[in-house]
Amino acid sequence: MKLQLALDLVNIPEAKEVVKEVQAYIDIVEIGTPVVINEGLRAVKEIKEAFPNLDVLADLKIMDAGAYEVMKASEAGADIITVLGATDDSTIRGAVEEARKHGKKILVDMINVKNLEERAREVDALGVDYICVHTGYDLQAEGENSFEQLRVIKKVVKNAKTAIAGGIKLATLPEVIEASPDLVIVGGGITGQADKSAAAAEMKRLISAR
Ligand SMILES: O=C([C@H](O)CO)[C@H](O)[C@H](O)COP(=O)(O)O
Repeated sequence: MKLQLALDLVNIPEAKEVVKEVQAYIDIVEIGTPVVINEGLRAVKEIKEAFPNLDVLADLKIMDAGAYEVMKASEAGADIITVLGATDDSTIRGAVEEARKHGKKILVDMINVKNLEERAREVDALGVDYICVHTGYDLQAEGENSFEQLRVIKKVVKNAKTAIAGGIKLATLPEVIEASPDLVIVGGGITGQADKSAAAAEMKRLISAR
């Protein structure tokens, strides 16, 4: 089980500072969608150059032009690129094919997918690397989480790795770990803590104990 740090509400210098603090405890650093919107793929490039030993995920949440956008993120140095599960199969296929050309991986974000079980089966058959259940900020604010969704995809996904994101904190991590995802994605649960390094270290300890 791997730990991914999601960076959403920072600029590039702030992102570097946070990664410096917690790099010993994380496997993947995510350049979050708001950071890409604010800073562009330059953020991916700069973080990969500064931390070559970490995998970098570009959270582009691709909905169209799968091959082209994956090509651009790959050129910027991303190791993993996100595509939305709600989009059409041809976009996901294009993204996967392009990722293979560059030796990169595709994580499909199932945010707001209504027919989760059926869509997870379909997406799994498209040869993606990760399928991720995700409760975004806006539904987190309404008290929702993706813990049950994780159990659903764990039952039907046979090829891809499974991941979970959305509001995971130290207090809720044990319940997440219980469902055995391959990847746990944490943003505010680390970046919102006064001692980010301690929070990340404790999360890594809990994950490694499994
Ligand atoms: O993908 C995300 C969100 O849609 C904003 O871009 C976050 O990276 C993801 O939710 C993880 O962050 P936390 O919810 O703060 O753990």
